[in-house]
Amino acid sequence: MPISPSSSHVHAPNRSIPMVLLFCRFESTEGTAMSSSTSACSGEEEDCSNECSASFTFDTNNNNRRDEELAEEAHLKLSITPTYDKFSLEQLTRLVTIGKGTFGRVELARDKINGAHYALKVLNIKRVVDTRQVDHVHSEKKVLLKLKHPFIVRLYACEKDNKCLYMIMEYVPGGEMFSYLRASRTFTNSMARFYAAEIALALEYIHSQGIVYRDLKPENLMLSKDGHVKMADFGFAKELRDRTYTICGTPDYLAPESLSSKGHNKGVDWWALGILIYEMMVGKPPFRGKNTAEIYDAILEHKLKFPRSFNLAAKDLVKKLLEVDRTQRLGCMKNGAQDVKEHKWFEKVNWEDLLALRVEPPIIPTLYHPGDTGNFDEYEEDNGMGPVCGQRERDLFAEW
Ligand SMILES: Nc1ncnc2c1ncn2[C@@H]1O[C@H](COP(=O)(O)OP(=O)(O)OP(=O)(O)O)[C@@H](O)[C@H]1O
Repeated sequence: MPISPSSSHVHAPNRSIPMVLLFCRFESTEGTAMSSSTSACSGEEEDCSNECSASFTFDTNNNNRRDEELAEEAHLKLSITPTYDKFSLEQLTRLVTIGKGTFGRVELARDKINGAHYALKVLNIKRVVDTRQVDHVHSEKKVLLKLKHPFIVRLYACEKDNKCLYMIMEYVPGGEMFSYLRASRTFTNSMARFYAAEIALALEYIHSQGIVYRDLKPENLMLSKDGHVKMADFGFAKELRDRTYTICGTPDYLAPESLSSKGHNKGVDWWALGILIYEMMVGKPPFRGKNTAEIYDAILEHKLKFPRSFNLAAKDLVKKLLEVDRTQRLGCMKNGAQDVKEHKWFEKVNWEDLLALRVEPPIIPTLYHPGDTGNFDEYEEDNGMGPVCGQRERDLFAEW
């Protein structure tokens, strides 16, 4: 019986396995069956003659239809397009908390007039200022308002009152990919390839907009109602001018140049994709340690070990993404993302179909109605919305 994932949210830097893995939408990938709510095959490996329904069709003809048009069309297919030019908090009924971050919470909200659901991110101004997140919050807003892509969560509008900042976002009802990954321990080769491919398209787009994401990890990847990837949490994203020097992200996913103060740019996202592919296929990131310092050491020592069962093409790609020299790292060279997309592991991916949402995802989240929150943990409600802030703090968000 498919049970919804209970996603224990894990915050950087202490990534750990969620304590409650109550559900099993699909069982272990090692030769066991998937539930009816998924369409992935069982125990699939590269040479599996019965490729699962989430596999890709091979396409040598690069159709010249513009990616941006496709992305916009696909985006409209996935999202509830708001019917208003301007949102106001009054038109929303706040229903239930579906997520907690370090600085605030995310609630499910419903439009009082048309019944559409939204995710409302609520950030207490005083807490944001006290934790020195003012720049990150401004940056998240700026970046998300700019990005429109089927695999990136959409921000519709921002509001504020005396205590809080509000971000009215598209509601992504499938929950975090992290929960699905921890529940099944590993993803099959074709599942990992599907998610990696959608993320590669999102990264290509983000970079084309002059932005670096800097926080790629399973906790920040959500699944849409149809099971497509939605990248969320752009708190660390940054518009690039040249190199940027602040250290952001979760230790396991940090690139060596982030640790050695050499500056870092979009190469850190391709590095993180390498870590993510490894984690999806092995169930753990490649560079491990008991604490942050040990993880940093492991990254700098760069001892990369693969289990024997690791698909060979995937291994080759991961090695090329986890190239220490970022001038040689796949994705960072002259051809940019194209080099990643042309890698052998992605040979069967039809990129145009993928972007147009014509490839069936391997996991279809169980949802009984549009405002179903069954794929999220339950949280205690906090109607007080945190401490009051002073005028000085409010002024920092005068433009919000
Ligand atoms: N658009 C959304 N739709 C559904 N759930 C969401 C959405 N955005 C965020 N969430 C849920 O709320 C949680 C917290 O959101 P988010 O990560 O954006 O907050 P944060 O304060 O930036 O967190 P962090 O401390 O990880 O940086 C997410 O992990 C996710 O489970």
